[in-house]
Amino acid sequence: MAATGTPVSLSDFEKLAEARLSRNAWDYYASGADDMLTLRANQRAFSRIRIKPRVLRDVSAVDVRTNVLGQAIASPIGAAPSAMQRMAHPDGEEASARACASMRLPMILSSWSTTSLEDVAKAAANVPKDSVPAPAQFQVRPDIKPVRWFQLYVYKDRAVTRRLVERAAAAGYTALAVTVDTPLLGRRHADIRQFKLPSYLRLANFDDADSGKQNVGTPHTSSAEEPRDSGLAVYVAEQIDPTLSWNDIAWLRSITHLPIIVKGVLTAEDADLAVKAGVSGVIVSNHGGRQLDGVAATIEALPEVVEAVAGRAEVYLDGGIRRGSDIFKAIALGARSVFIGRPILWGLAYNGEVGVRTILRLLEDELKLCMALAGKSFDIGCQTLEDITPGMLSYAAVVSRL
Ligand SMILES: Cc1cc2nc3c(=O)[nH]c(=O)nc-3n(C[C@H](O)[C@H](O)[C@H](O)COP(=O)(O)O)c2cc1C
Ligand SMILES: CCCCC(=O)C(=O)O
Repeated sequence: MAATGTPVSLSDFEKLAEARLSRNAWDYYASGADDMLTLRANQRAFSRIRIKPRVLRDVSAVDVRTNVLGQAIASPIGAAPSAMQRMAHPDGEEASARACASMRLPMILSSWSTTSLEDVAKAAANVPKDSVPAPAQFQVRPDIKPVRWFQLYVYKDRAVTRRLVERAAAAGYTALAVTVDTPLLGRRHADIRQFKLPSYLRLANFDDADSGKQNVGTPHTSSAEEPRDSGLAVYVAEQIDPTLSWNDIAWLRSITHLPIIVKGVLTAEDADLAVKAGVSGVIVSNHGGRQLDGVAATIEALPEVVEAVAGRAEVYLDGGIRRGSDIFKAIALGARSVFIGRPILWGLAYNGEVGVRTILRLLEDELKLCMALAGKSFDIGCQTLEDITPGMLSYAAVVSRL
């Protein structure tokens, strides 16, 4: 159904983004791997979890502030790293970074950004209070500093990888999120058919010294055979290191003082190995259903990861978050905060920096309303994220249609 009138939900912004973006960009952003089972599962799994509300609890005050790796954030919502944001809006990653910084929400910048990591850091360091006419709740909250992490793809060329790490630290990024679910690229059918990074854009974190690493998504040249891989997949196979293993986490720790987070863990076993490798955080993620199709929805995988980590590191989640109530469920099951991928791109496509703020604020408001309507587990004082416990959830029976 087409959205009419003012957009009021993330799905309205999704439809508006689809209408505005080129087919090339939309398909790249929207795609999941193969049959997109996991992509759909991410959202569906949230809808099978029910909230058990309490009533008559004085919910007049709700506080959603928290912290990640010891840094305060305004609410448990951040921007997941997504590549090539300038296909969505000319201001791309700078707009996302300014939106997140001004709302004091964390952003993870992709290695594959179309703006250099230094320029993104600069853009977000000076968020002019009045860069965008904004109501009070959008304005910089001086008590909290912006949180910006860098997402790392480990290149076969370790000198390139090391340079990225050093540049991220020098530019003020405060953690590295190492993506571990992408030793090779998942098969996204639309990208195999046609993806091309527009010729005026580059992977901006690679300079002339890294020639060959700026260009991605070269279209297939005519050939008697049908394309078997996207230009993106070919690039990944050439450049990204598929030998990556837990030993490399130790190597990364030896070359940087930045805390390391692994992004893309879905099992208790890997969560335990991650902690033993000395990481500070784990992102439960299936890459938005874009890598191995058929893996669990992230909200299904979260409890076993939380149990295995057992408080030894922070646990975050991304994948399929489209409502404040999804965030509530993730927090109840032990996530410290969540990250959103595609919705940031919809906000960008809708209206650049303001569009991203609109998306983030909508989710923040929905989370607050959800917490208030769900009541609270302790009956005195303001409701906080700590009050959201697994006991506030129940599970819908899966009804067989046979
Ligand atoms: C268009 C697009 C590009 C992405 N690029 C990256 C990337 O460069 N690095 C990375 O670690 N994850 C990347 N991801 C995965 C996201 O960080 C995140 O795991 C996922 O989008 C979360 O699911 P959601 O889109 O349902 O919120 C990308 C996702 C999308 C949709
Ligand atoms: C190495 C892959 C970079 C982009 C990406 O992560 C994605 O398209 O999902």
